[in-house]
Amino acid sequence: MADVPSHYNADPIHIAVIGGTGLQHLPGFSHVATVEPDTPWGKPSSPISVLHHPSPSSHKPVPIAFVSRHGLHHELAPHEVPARANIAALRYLGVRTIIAFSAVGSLQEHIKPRDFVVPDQIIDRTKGIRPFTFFEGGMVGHVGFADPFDPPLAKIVRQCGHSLEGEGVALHDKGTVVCMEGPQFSTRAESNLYRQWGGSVINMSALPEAKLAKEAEISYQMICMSTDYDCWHESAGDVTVEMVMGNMKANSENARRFVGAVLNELSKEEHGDQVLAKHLAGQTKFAGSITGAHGRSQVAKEKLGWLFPGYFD
Ligand SMILES: CSC[C@H]1O[C@H](OP(=O)(O)O)[C@H](O)[C@@H]1O
Ligand SMILES: Nc1ncnc2[nH]cnc12
Repeated sequence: MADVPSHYNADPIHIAVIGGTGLQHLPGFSHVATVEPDTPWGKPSSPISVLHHPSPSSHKPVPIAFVSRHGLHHELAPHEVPARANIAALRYLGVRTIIAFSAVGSLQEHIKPRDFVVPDQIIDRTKGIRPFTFFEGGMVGHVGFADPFDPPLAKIVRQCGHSLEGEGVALHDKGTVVCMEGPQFSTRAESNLYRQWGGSVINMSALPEAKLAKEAEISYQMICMSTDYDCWHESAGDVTVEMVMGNMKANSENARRFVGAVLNELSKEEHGDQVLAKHLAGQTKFAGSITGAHGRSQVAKEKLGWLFPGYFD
């Protein structure tokens, strides 16, 4: 890792990228710092790189936080990813918009390997073994999750994806991600069941990440890149790690161009309110105020007070 400062005090960082399989770094940006905030939920998956992105509308660069979901060397299995620490650390740095990247299996013939999908729904097939909420141990919170991704952010992401079409990028505007537990891939019966349920793509990473981003009032959108046809397809061959990594590697330039185009767009001043997720601010204060003041445990108050200063005083 580059020899850069371990603190970044210049400005709050509002935009982050969570890189997934095959996208462990984001080259092409100036790497100005590496930070690793210790949160009440532990340390994030990887040190967080602070990258400077040239602003299209001012002379000041826009800082971007980048975290590698499975660690710097893909050493964390999907169920070991410290999703609470990742989201808490990013919010603590000031992040209110996250672009999350994921390698997915396709559950539909028309979503071909190397195609991109900007999903709008999730089906939860995780098994409850991953910590999935900030609200527990003496403070209860119920946030809405009808739209697991942020629709206005999705609109921007789709426009950016379409602007690259014809240059090797094929984009599907909608889709349902089935998030399975793993780390083993699905059985053929499961894969066919998910197709009957209307699933478009499958991964092991959308949850609890999207739920925690929602609790943290962060505008969140996942960009999926299809790497295989899972195991339902009669002629494509069953998914293997080689298949996933091969397609990821072959198309990584397009994945980076897609993420880069989204960062270019989000860096424009006209998206200032969206990037700050002003439309989400304050939601969790109400969602998390159901536990009466006398019922709140000290530990929960301290942890949630760290994440949401002033919300639950
Ligand atoms: C290496 S195949 C399974 C692995 O790939 C996806 O990772 P990510 O979503 O972080 O790109 C999938 O969710 C699994 O974790
Ligand atoms: N077929 C598949 N199942 C789950 N996660 C995946 N990530 C990439 N391909 C996948």
